[in-house]
Amino acid sequence: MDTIEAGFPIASAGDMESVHNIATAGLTSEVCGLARVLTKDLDACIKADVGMIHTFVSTSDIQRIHTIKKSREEVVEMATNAVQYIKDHGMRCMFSAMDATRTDMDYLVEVYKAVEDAGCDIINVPDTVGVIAPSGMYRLISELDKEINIPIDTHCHNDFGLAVANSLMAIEAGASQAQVTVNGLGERAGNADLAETVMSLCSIYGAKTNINTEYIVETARMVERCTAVTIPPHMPVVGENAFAHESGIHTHGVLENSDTFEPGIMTPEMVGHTRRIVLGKHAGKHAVLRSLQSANIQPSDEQLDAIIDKVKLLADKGKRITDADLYAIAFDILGKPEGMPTIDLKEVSVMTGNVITSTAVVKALVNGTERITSDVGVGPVDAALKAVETLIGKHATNVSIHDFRIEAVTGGADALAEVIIGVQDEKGRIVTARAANVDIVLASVEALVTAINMLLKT
Ligand SMILES: CC(C)C(=O)C(=O)O
Repeated sequence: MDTIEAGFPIASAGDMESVHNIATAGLTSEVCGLARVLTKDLDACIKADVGMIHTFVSTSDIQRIHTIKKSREEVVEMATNAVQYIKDHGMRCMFSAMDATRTDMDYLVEVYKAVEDAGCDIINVPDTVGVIAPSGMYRLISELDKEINIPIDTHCHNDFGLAVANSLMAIEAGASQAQVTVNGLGERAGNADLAETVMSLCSIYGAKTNINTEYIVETARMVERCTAVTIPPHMPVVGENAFAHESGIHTHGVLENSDTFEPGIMTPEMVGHTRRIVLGKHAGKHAVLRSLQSANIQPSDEQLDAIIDKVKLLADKGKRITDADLYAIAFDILGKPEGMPTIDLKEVSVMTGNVITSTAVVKALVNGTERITSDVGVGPVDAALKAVETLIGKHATNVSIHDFRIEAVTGGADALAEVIIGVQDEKGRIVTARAANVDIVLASVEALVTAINMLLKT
């Protein structure tokens, strides 16, 4: 069954409110609240209007003795009382024996059998500190599956990077569901990642889930923005590099047939990602030529060799080659096209503070004519970027910011900020550009202007 565990209503007023909002939003998924086996926690879930309660108590000796300080018998009684309370309120119930994978097996079976007898609908088997090996998880779930008649769920932590593997093993052994989190977020090293688990199930196991996989990347990026926890570039499925190719051998193969150096059973389209050819020190002729051609730049063979030499020189300095870098190199060798640049930035000023709305004024020559525009935003960077968009008038409707990153290149209060911006036109063409400045706002505007100039001119 598809379930959203929306939060822990007893934890805070905010959690109570968000669980209640999700529970009453009319979603097709079952919405569940988390609760210890305490009446006040269960009542908070009831108040939040969820249809299901996931209640838990520690069963391993280490947690039982050192945290809740209860005997094994007391734990069984608390667990069964909680399950009965939930069922008496007409709700669905999931029960977790917390730290199940470090709990004595006979006692674990006793606890699960007791909650099953009390009317529990589903048991969860948490690997709370992420210590079980995949083969151990397979054995554990197989054993429990023989003893217990209600469905089994798992909750795997990633302390050894095994959360997804353990979830898949649990499912192979008979578990009917697995708990996952977007971007693998969770305590310590996190939990099993939704994207990795779902795509493994879908593409490797051929199993059906109800996840609309084409929204996986969009969802991951939304959670990244809301939590401010950056997705590592090399993260499977959703990372920026998940479908990026750099080495000459790989890019040549991928440009012929993407299955040569991609799984094939999982394409970028399936998860809402895009395939990218990255230019770096391993760049090959095919990749560089393809990138130039996509911008209507047609070098001769000798010019292409000269461009590649310069790309590798820059890459050897540890620089990421943006599209704007590549076009600048190409224009250096081929000569600049007529009429560049479209926007020639002259002045940027911003006003910001805690009691005023951030406002930016930008002055530039746009196709040779001086224009001054101003705009407001949620912060100085936002205001300045909007002012630049206003500056390019009708073109702005065709150009959107696709990617925006600020990185402090050097440490300290006078750190040099490097901004990389990607802009996209209505045909989906993306151009990235970089700028570095001690002033974050100026670096942002310079990178944006460079990217827009390249996009409009190529
Ligand atoms: C509540 C339980 C399932 C938990 O979060 C854990 O054991 O990690």
